[in-house]
Amino acid sequence: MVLNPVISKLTGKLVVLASASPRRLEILTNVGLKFEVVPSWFKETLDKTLFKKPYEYAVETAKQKALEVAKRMPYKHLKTPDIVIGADTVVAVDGLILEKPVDKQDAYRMLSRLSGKEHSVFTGVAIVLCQEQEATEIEYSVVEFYEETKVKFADLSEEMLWEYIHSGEPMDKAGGYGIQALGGMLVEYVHGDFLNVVGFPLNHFCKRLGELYNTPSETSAQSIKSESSKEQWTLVNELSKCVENGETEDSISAVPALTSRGALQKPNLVEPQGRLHHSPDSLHRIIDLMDGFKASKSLFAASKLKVFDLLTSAEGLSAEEVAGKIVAAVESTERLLDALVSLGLLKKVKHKDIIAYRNTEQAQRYLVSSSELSLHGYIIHCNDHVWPLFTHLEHAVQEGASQYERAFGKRLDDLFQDAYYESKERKLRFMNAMHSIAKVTGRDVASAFDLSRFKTACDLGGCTGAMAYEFTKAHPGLTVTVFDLPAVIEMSSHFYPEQQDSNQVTFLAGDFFKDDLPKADLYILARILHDWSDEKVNELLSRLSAICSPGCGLLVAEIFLDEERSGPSRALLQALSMSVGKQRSATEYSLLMKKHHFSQTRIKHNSNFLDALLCIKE
Ligand SMILES: C[S@@+](CC[C@H](N)C(=O)[O-])C[C@H]1O[C@@H](n2cnc3c(N)ncnc32)[C@H](O)[C@@H]1O
Repeated sequence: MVLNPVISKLTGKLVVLASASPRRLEILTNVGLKFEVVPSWFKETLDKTLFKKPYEYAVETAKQKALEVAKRMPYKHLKTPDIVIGADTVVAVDGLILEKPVDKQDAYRMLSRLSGKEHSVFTGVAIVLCQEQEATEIEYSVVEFYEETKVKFADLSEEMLWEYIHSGEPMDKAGGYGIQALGGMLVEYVHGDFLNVVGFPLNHFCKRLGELYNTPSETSAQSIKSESSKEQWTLVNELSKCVENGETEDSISAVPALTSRGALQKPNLVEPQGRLHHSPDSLHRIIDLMDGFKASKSLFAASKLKVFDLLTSAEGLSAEEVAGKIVAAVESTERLLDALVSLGLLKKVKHKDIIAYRNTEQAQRYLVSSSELSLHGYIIHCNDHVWPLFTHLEHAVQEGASQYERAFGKRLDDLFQDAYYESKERKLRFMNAMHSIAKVTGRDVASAFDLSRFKTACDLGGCTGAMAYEFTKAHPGLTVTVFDLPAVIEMSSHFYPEQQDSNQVTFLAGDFFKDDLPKADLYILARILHDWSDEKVNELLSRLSAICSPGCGLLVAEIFLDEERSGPSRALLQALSMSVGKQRSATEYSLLMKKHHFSQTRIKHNSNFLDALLCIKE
C-alpha cells in the first residue's frame, strides 16, 4: 500500500489490538492494518495520585493493557503475537484525570467541569514487541508515547447537559463525551490530532512504526535494546517468572511497573508466601505525607521571617546576609534556605564564589508580601490560626468539637467575634488572609458566568472588597455593595486598591442574619456558606429569597466536593478544623438553593481554589 508503507511492513505479522474500543478498531481498519482484537483484562485501577502528569497515567495504563495481552496469549491462545498495541485515552482538566463516567451523575460532574473551558485529551499508546527466545521464554520490549489534543467546550446549559447525558452517549467515553457523534455539538474548537480525541493518534502511531521498521543498519529490535529497554526486558521476564511460580494472571496484571517519576522500577512482585515487596512509589507517597508538615512549617517560618521579601533580586543574598537581616543564627538560616531550595521555592546562585539564594518565579509571584498575587496573608493565617488547631486534631475527632480552647486558651462561641475579630491585630491578620486568597481566586469566580444582565450586586460577607473589585474589573457595568460586619467595614479602607473607581464598589456595615440587606440584582456569597450549618444556611437563603424579585441572581463561590465526597483533598482537609460549618457538593448547594426558589443552576469548576454556581430566583 503506497499510501502507507509503514502499515504494509506489518504484513505477515500477528498484530493484536489489546482494546475493545470500536473506535480504535475502526481507525486502524480504515488504514488497512490486519490485526486481531484481544481485549485486555488489565483493570484500569492504577492509583492516579502516583502520576505527576495525566499522560504518564495514560501511557502506563496502555502499557499494562498491552503487556497483559502479550503475556496471556502464549498461554491461553497458544500463540505468540509479534506486536500488541495498547491504548488508553483520558481527559484532563483542572489537574484532574477524567476517565469513563460510572453513572449519569458522574457524567454530569465531568461535563459540567468541561463546560466553557479548554481541556486536554491524552491518549497513551504502548507497542509491545514480542520475541520468542527459547522454547519457553519470550522477551518483550515496549515502545510508548502519548499524544495531546486541546479541545474547548462551549458553555453548556443544564438542559443541554442533561439531554446529552440522557442520550446515553457519554457512558463509555473518556471525559463523558464522544467527539465523533452527538458530543461534537458541544465542541467549540480542537487543536491537534482529531483522531486522538476519538481514541487513537494514528499519525503519531505511524511515525513510531516508521522509526521501528525503517531504522537503517541494525534491526529495529536492536534499536529498542537501549539501556532503558533492557530494563523493560528484565521487568517482563520477571513477570513471566511470576507465571511460572503459579501466580494468577489477574495478580500480575494489577501490578504497576512504571512509576509516576517516569523511571522504570521493578514491580510489586507478590512472593509465593503472599507477602508483598515494597513498592517504591507508594512508599514515597506515604513518606511525602509524613513530611508534609515539615514542608508547610518551613514555608510558614520563611514567610513569617519575610525571607521571600529579602530574596527578590537576581543576585540574591548569601545565608550570612539573610541571617543578618532576619536576626538569626547563620547555620540554622542556611538550613532553612537549603530546605526551601529543595522545595522549589528558592534557587541557589553562585555570585563571585559566594553561594547566594534567590526566589524562584513561583515564590516571586505568590510569596513576596507586596506582590499582586501574594498569598503571604493567607500563609500567616495558616501559621497563626490553623496550625495550632491542627495540632489537636485527634482531640477534635474524638470530641467532635472545635479545639479553639485547647489551642488558644479561650472558649469559642462565635467564630468571627471570638476568634477573628477579638483584637485589632487578629482582625487585620484575618482580613489580610481573606484579601490575599480573594485576589488569587477572584478573577476566575468573577468571570465564570455571563453577568451582563445584572447591573447591581451585593457581596455578602465581602470582607475587604477584593472579590468585589474583581467583579467590577470583569464586568465594567456592574456596581457592587460590599456588606460585612461593622468590625470589618471599619477597617476596609486599609485594603482599597490604589487605582479604583470608588463609585463602583461601596461598603455597608451590617449583619446578614439580622439587618436589612441592600437591594441588588445579584447577590454574591463567596466562601460564606461553608462556615455555617444547614440551619443557618437555610435562614440566610430564606432572607435572600424574600428580598429577591424573579430574575435576581445568586452566585455562590465555594470549593465543591465531588459527589462521592472523596475530594478535593483541600476541601476535606479544611473541614477538619472547621467548628460549625461543612463542605458541600455542587448538588447539595443546588438543592439548598432550589428549596428557596433559586433554580436554572449553572456550575463552573475552576482550577484554582474556588468553584462557582449561579442560580436565578423563580
Ligand atoms: C470566610 S470570609 C469570606 C470573605 C470573602 N467573601 C472572600 O471570599 O474572601 C467570611 C466573611 O463573612 C463575614 N461575616 C460573617 N458573619 C457575618 C454576618 N453575620 N453578617 C455579615 N458578614 C458576616 C466575615 O466578616 C467575613 O468577612
